[in-house]
Amino acid sequence: MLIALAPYYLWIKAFHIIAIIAWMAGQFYLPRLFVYHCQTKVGSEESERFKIMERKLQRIIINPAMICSFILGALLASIPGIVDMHSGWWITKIIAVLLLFAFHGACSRWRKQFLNDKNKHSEKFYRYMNEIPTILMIIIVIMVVIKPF
Ligand code: HEM
Repeated sequence: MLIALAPYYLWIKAFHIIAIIAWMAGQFYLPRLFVYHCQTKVGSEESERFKIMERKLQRIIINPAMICSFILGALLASIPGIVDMHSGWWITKIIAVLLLFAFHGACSRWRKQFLNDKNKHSEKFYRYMNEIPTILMIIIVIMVVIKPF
């Protein structure tokens, strides 16, 4: 059954990359919105607008893109001969992807705190957090393209 996917390998990979672009775009933008949200007063019109933007970004772009990235990536990995599950590049990529999922979970938690007017972090904190998906993306792309080990 999985060998039947082999002729579609490049198509699946193309859509995997498209889904990843959407997921990463959202992962870069959401913490940026948190930075600006920190600059607003609780209960203000601006703050309420940020809540809507954050919810729509997460529900309409980030969550579906993450699910598509995962399904398409898993399909690629299931095609015989594509991935040696014991190779260093694959293990490193999977660890970085797991960290990206953890970051996704953390962003959901922070968004809910903002939604309930219970944000616990500073603007500076979100500025630092904003760098995490960039670092993970660089590691993942180098692993899948260069396959250094
Ligand atoms: C969600 C879990 C993921 C799984 C299961 C997965 C799995 C895979 C697999 C099996 C391939 C094919 C590798 C090959 O043809 O040598 C692939 C390709 C690729 N993946 Fe993922 N991936 C995931 C997430 C990601 C993420 C988060 C990124 C980027 C931030 C990413 C970027 C890429 C790129 C750029 C390629 C194309 C590499 C090439 O053809 O040279 N993937 N992925």
